[in-house]
Amino acid sequence: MSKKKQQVSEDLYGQTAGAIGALVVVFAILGAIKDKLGLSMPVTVLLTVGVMVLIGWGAWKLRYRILAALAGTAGKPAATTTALKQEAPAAAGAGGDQVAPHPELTEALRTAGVIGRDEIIRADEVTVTSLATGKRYDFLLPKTKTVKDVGHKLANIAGWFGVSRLQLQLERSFDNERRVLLLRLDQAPFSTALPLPTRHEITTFAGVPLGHDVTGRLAGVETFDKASMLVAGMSQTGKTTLINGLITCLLIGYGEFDMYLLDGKICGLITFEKNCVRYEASDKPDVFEDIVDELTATGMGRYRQKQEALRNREPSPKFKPVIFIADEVANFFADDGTPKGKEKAGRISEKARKLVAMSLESGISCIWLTQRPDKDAIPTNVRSQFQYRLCLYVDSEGTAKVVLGDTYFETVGPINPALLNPKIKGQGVLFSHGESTLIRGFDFDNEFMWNVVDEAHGRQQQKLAQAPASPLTQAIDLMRRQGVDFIPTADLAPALGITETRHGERGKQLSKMLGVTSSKDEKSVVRGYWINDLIAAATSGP
Ligand SMILES: Nc1ncnc2c1ncn2[C@@H]1O[C@H](COP(=O)(O)OP(=O)(O)OP(=O)(O)O)[C@@H](O)[C@H]1O
Repeated sequence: MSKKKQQVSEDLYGQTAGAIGALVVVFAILGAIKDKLGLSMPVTVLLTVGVMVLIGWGAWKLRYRILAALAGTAGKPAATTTALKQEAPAAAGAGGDQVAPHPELTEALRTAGVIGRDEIIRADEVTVTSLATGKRYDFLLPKTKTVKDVGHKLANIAGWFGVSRLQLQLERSFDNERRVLLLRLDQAPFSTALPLPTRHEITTFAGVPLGHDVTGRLAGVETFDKASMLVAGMSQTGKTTLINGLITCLLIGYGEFDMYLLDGKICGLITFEKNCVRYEASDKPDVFEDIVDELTATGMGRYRQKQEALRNREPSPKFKPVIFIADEVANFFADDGTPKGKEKAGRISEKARKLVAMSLESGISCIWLTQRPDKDAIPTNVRSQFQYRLCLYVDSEGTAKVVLGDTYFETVGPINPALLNPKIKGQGVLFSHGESTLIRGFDFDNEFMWNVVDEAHGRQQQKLAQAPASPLTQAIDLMRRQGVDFIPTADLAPALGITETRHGERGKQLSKMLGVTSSKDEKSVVRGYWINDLIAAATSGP
């Protein structure tokens, strides 16, 4: 017998026994009523049955109400329990105790649609710091949300606070996706001038400072080792000034490096000519191509040295950083519309791509500027190689994407450079390692920069004076005596005792002796050596 059938028959026995018992009791009660009231037996039976039916109906009604009430609770249990459960984390602490919402942030994020109406920002998970320029909020979102949800609604949050989007800055924390660091400025960014950094502040900055952030702190990049940077913005937005500031900071605090400057605007970077291994003021693609060729040859040489060290199981060689700064690079990728011009532009763009890609391992970094950040001005395959992007004011979101990347506006806390106030020169969005920072470049006065330039030059001369005698120092002395900046291989080789007369072989022997790759002269006709290349080589190393 199944368990269910067994249960039914047991119920039947129980109910039959109960009914017999009840009948006996009923007849006993009827007898008592009949004796008490002196009524006839049929009337007593009818009266008793009527009373019993009424009592039964009352009991049934009571039972029905109780069940209905219970059923009412049971009919909506899911919703009620869920509501309680949803509220529980927001309203109750870990130990079940009630926690207060942070009124300002809860309301702001609810209105902006970041968190739900039934969610809160817990007051005990908020730290608000007052700054000279505004307030910094450090808080945790409810478990259902991440910092990305805040990033997508920054304009709405700014609206709730009654400030512009640029007055809000979002930083992400890498330890918790729910942690939000939100900066709210009292005024539009950089509406008051900030004091220029001191030498001490520049040298103690952890990296290379590029400008101030909106709170007045120095901001920049960690290093240019294994990284290149693209700087873009419409004309007269402050790119050249910012780069002058950057070079000044590099000369103060970056240690030794070889600088190549291609001044596409002819006089934008001239201040630093003295500190360069090679300085060119030209907007000609040929000059750009020549520098790219020279640096690619250096890079290839460095790759070979690395390869050799690995092959011999020796430590990887340390290279002196090379920084190639070129202003207005769009000129160098332009073609004149002819098939030949197009072919040349394609060749230059491929060489440029290769050089920037090479910076990862060869210690050669490129910092390139353009005032024409449109799609075709700098080929995509070149643009995509830059790890750091800095976009000053541009006139559309589309242009900003060309500079910062197609997916830039999907990153955490993007800042639209088209919203920057173009009247406040030198401000731009620095995008590095997935993070955006609004900065304003330094506008150092000439006197300060000239001092820095002279000091750096003096240090290099001192180092050269102390360099042990070598074919390099001999070559430099010779060139100085002759008063030339460039010496052809054919003249230098015999002066250093090379008797070989075959061109190729003589060039190889000389290059090996000097440890420097030869270059072409100004007219790109004769191979030989530039004095600055030789000085850079003689003063490199510890
Ligand atoms: N941080 C700054 N603070 C104050 N003024 C600045 C700042 N940066 C740039 N300027 C001023 O803005 C003007 C334009 O600067 P700059 O020449 O650097 O712009 P640019 O973007 O390189 O221009 P273009 O592309 O047209 O050559 C200059 O008068 C410069 O003094």
